[in-house]
Amino acid sequence: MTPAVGVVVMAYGTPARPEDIEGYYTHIRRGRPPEPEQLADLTRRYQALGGTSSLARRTADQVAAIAAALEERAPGRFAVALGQKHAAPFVEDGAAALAEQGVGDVVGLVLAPHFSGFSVGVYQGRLAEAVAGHGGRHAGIESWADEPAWLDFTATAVTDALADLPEATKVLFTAHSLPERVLVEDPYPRLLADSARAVARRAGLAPWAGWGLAWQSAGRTPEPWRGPDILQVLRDLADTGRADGVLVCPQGFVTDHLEVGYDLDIEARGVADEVGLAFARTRTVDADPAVMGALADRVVATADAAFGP
Ligand SMILES: CC1=C(CCC(=O)O)c2cc3nc(cc4[nH]c(cc5[nH]c(cc1n2)c(C)c5CCC(=O)O)c(CCC(=O)O)c4C)C(CCC(=O)O)=C3C
Ligand SMILES: [Fe+2]
Repeated sequence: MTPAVGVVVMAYGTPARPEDIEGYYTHIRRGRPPEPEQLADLTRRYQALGGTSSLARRTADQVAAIAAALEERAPGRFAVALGQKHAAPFVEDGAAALAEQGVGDVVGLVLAPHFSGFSVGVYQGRLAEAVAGHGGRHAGIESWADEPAWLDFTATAVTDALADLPEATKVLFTAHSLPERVLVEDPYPRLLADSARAVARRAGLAPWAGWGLAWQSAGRTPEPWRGPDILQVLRDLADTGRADGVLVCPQGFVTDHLEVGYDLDIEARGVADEVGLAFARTRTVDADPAVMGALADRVVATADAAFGP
């Protein structure tokens, strides 16, 4: 029997091999190849992680966990496909794979908790267009950053990491920066502040003295990106003399990849070492069963509401 509902689980994508970095970077830049220095810099960052990122494997594990959770909840009802933003299989490939199986109704789920028109909105827009092209119906999950299972996971990750850090440690919740231009009337900053506050409350952190917000991985372009940048926040924090350590919680990301493994574990840790702050960052969700199960529940609820139970 044909499954009634398709699910495209969407993620950023990463180059499969070092030779693929240039094509990947060109895709991110909407078809404009990077300057040689830009390509060299990105290649160097991937090399620091061993040549490529573990994102592809980690994404595959997450997709498998969500598919298994859906199968458990509703045997045979859902067909699950992966669709990536900047690497094959692309979002459009995921939609095509479901259409080939004869599945018309499609739920879109992005493996990033907080909605921005510039990130999640782009994934869902591409999926909606592809599904419509196959004559199907699309229902997108916009933001799941209020998901209790995810807030609990993150709070526990914070509490666990704090156990090994000095008493006077500040928790900094980070997410990928975006250009100021795209954040006019965008819910992304508010959603990030809301989830940070909810996690801080669950973890029992002191308001503001014990935690704060910062941005990371801003693009190297002339236009202004949202700040303050984590590297500057670390320097400023050290200057106050009121903290002995810092715990970075990359709440905007669900797994370890370049922006976590390089921008935080190498770059931010390097600055913390330089200014004399103890440093750690929280573990990411990866295929945590409780969180993947909660995402499966969201998919079921979205499918029921949009297409009928
Ligand atoms: C909001 C957001 C997320 C989180 C939400 C989501 O997950 O969708 C995210 C995640 C990721 N970004 C990633 C990689 C890159 N992003 C780049 C560039 C850019 N990211 C942007 C935004 C975001 N990015 C933006 C506005 C740009 C500027 C170019 C443009 O206007 O689009 C560049 C170019 C070079 C550089 O700037 O470093 C790379 C290599 C990887 C994969 C890492 C790996 O391979 O392990 C992941 C998970
Ligand atoms: Fe990115």
